[in-house]
Amino acid sequence: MDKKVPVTQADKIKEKFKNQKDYQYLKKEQLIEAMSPEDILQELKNKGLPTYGTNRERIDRLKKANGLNPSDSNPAKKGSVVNSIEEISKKREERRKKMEEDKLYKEERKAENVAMGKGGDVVFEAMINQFRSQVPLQDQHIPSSSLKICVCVRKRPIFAKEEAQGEIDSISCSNPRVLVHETKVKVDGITKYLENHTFVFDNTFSEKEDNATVYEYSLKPLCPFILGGGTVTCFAYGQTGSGKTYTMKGLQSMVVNDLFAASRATFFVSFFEIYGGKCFDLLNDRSKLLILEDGNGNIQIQGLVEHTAANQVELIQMIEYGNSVRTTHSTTSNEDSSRSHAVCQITLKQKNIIVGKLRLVDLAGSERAQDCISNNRQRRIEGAEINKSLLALKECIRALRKGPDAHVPYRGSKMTLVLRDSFEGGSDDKKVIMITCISPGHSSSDHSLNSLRYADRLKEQSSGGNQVNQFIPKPDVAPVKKVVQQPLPSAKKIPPAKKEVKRDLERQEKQEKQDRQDRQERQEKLGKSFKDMEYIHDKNSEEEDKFGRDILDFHEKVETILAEEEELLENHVNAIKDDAQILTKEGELIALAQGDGDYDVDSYVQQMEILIKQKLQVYQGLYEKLLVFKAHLNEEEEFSNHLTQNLQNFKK
Ligand SMILES: Nc1ncnc2c1ncn2[C@@H]1O[C@H](COP(=O)(O)OP(=O)(O)OP(=O)(O)O)[C@@H](O)[C@H]1O
Repeated sequence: MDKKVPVTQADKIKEKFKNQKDYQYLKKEQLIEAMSPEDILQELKNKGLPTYGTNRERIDRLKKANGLNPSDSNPAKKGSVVNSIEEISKKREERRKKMEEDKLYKEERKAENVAMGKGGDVVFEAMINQFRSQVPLQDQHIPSSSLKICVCVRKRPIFAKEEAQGEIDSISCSNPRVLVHETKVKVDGITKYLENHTFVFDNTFSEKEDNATVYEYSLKPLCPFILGGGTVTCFAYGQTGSGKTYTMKGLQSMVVNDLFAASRATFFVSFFEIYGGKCFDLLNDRSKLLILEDGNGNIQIQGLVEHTAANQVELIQMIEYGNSVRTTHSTTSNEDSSRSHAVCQITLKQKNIIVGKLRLVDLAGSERAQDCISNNRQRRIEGAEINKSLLALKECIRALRKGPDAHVPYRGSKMTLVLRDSFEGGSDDKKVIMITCISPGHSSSDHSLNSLRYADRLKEQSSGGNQVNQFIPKPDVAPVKKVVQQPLPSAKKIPPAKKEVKRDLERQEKQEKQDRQDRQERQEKLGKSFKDMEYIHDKNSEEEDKFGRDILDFHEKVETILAEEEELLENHVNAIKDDAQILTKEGELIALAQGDGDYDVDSYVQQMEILIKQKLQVYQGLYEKLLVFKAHLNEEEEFSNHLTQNLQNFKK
């Protein structure tokens, strides 16, 4: 039964006295119990008490004479307070013993770690090991063939270099579970503890399982589906350095061998990279590609070269070449590889008809999505693009799960736009595998949790509670100033000749009409992207508190900037071409003026005036577009500063 807890001050004092008294009685009793039979006899004589009976009877008599209850000698009947005092001292003793054992264990582990070149915190290590011993044993993996969307997790091994730097392996994998042991310290700054997060997926691969095992349960079971005309898209998602490329490279060669062995179709391969919202062909000198959408909504990657492969060796060589171009590119600036999505596309055709498709997508480092608060504009734009594409991808995959009638917000990013047919159409002929890669180090726990929460959202039944914790603060952003278009400081107007004025006006009208058309087309395209971005934003807001409207505005700004940048570049190239033509005419005019023949100064002046006016017109248009673009860049900068400020406030 529970002990009555004293409530008032008087109760507390009474309780204290009682405890003290009980303690004295206990001591006295222990003293009597410890006396020898001779001493008992002597003590009874001293007190003038009878000495007959057994030793037990004499002890009881002596106890009684000392105000003790003889029946108290039965420990089971002692008062609860006495019991608890005994209990406390017993526990104290046990604690002391355990502390000594722990200290010894820690010292031994530390020495062991030093000998092995490890620098991890032994207390956390011991806690994790203890927790790990309770994790249930691993279940059999399930083959992906039974699933429309297979969500897997792969943990890579911890490296000796990481351990030397003090990293601890804080991830436990036991298929289908994965646990993140987050290392924490209490507010007292001393007490260490673990916060354990458990996730369950379709398959979880531990650091001991190789590429062959991952292939066995992910892509291999889907080869018959591809050969039967289906489209399989396999994504590798995760933090930079978590093993996405390692996994993808392993799967690429194995799947190519199996497909070739089982099919007589012609194999085509293309390999491209999406970097900062732009597309580059990895099998064609990294040439820039254009993503186009025709009137029927079909997406085409203009300029992408599809190569045929006579056999698996050739195909693997081409894929390896694509990987190496990406890698070579990344070694000059390692940062870049993790900022691009790489799409390797293998199409099987018979008599020019597609009879199967496989896409292997090595996604950009998921943590790069947080770069929208970087000081560097290029990084910000890339970060926003990555954030946008990963959010869009999540919604597109979820739409695939919902069935053919679900809205697929593929226009939400360039990456989902080019992968449109991986999610759309009769969803029965589409399958998706998501392999989420995680690094084991404890300092990556935050990123690992974000990756696992993202993957969790793709499951049939999300375990809930765990949301994608991307940087999406709820900032209080001031309205961005409207763009004020600066007029071009124009040259002094030259009154043109009548005929020329008419021609100029016609040219101007034509140009304006073309501009209007282009602008309208761009607006329509942007409008569709914005609609999907809004849809993605709404879907995320339902689950993700921190996903604010502002991040959507930021994404829209970046989308506008990228579209305008393309347009400005195109206009710049056109202006140079026009200028070159005018320059040629100017050269001819000067040659005429300097020549020996008849020279009419009036005609020279008139021609020169026309040429200068044409030049001004060409550059006036370009300059105006440049000013608008500049203003939008400033807006983006201003907006980003607000986001950064709000993130800092959010963290405080
Ligand atoms: N399962 C694994 N077993 C052994 N080594 C691995 C494993 N996974 C990854 N690695 C090694 O870890 C390092 C990082 O892996 P990888 O380059 O594949 O990461 P990534 O996620 O693709 O990074 P990034 O986004 O920067 O391209 C590489 O040296 C790779 O060989």
